[in-house]
Amino acid sequence: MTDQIYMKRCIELARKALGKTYPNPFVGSVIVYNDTIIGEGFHAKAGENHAEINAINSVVNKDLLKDSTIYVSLEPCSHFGKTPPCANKIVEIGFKKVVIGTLDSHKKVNGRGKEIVEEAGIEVISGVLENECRELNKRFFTFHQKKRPFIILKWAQSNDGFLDKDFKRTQISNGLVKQFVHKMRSEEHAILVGTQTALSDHPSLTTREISGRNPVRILIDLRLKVPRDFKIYNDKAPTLVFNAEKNSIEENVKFIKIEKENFLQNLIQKLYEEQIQSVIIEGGSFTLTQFIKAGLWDEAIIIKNEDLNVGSGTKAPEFNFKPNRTENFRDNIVEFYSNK
Ligand SMILES: NC(=O)C1=CN([C@@H]2O[C@H](COP(=O)(O)OP(=O)(O)OC[C@H]3O[C@@H](n4cnc5c(N)ncnc54)[C@H](OP(=O)(O)O)[C@@H]3O)[C@@H](O)[C@H]2O)C=CC1
Ligand SMILES: Nc1c(N[C@@H]2O[C@H](COP(=O)(O)O)[C@@H](O)[C@H]2O)[nH]c(=O)[nH]c1=O
Ligand SMILES: [Zn+2]
Repeated sequence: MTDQIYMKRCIELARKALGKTYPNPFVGSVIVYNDTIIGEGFHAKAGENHAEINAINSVVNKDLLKDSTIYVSLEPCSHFGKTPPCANKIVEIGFKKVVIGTLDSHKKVNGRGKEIVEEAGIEVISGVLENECRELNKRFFTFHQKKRPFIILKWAQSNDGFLDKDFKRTQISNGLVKQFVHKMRSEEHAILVGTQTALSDHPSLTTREISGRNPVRILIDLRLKVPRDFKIYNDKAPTLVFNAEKNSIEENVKFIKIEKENFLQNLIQKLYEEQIQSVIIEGGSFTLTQFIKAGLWDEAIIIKNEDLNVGSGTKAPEFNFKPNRTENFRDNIVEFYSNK
């Protein structure tokens, strides 16, 4: 029971870096001596210290470490990445016990971190709040196990089932939902739109309603129809453009050539190569429908404005699933789906 309380704190700490560590996972760690937390840390950014190291560094009296338990939401790493292995550091210090939330399915770790610690004679408990720890890193696990990003479909529709009025940019959802959507943008690695959305909406796809990082923008534009002075190309974030004409890097924009045949499979493969851990599919209807038909999605978020009837425009995608839960954002209803 107490193990669970400390693991909960690890998860809370890890969540402070939501969206900021890609392509690395979110990890939190606490160090407990005599039923008291004496150190805490989380992984804040790829290339910087891992959670365990930050927790160790935060302890004032280092003499207590060898008689302490270290809790970590993800198995300590066993490989030399941008930083040395945390499992070795744990052994070097000689902690009394190590409590792990979930093992790391990254092919370079995969149980090896736990083994290193056990072989040194340190007691290890793993699988504490395992489901919660796996949910925390659903993007990371999907990326490594399925070799593709975690895919979130998202759109807003009117009461009569349209994405816009008369095929022009239309604000369907309310201001509160807009904040929620921008928070999502700040937490996910990337956001993708089709050619027609880029042309008719002139979107920026940035985070502006809250403070947070901008996602990587992804545009499907096979024949490069979207003018270079459109906001999707501005310097606020990197942009990847999947097209049939060229491979090139032009400042913050990377053009990636893609075959039209088996388009979706090629796209997914290239997103994996670009190490994109998660992507919000923003629309439009044509693009969303491709993903729905292929069953290529992990979560979906549909925003409904029941007070708005537009009469004509782009029809919302057909989507015959049951939401896990719904939430009211003032006069809008937000439905949350999971493809499990
Ligand atoms: N309410 C909401 O939440 C949202 C509303 N919208 C609205 O939706 C409208 C646009 O939707 P829609 O017309 O469906 O267009 P899309 O934005 O989905 O763009 C469709 C075009 O993208 C290219 N494309 C996308 N996927 C593929 C693929 N798998 N293979 C080849 N080409 C692909 C094609 O361009 P081409 O044929 O030129 O090669 C295709 O015609 C806009 O008016 C916008 O306002 C958009 C997003 C969200
Ligand atoms: N109209 C509509 C959405 N539209 C989506 O947001 C994009 C605009 O992003 P930006 O230019 O950054 O504000 C637009 O191109 C489309 O993908 N989203 C919603 O949550 N609710 C809405 O009512
Ligand atoms: Zn590590």
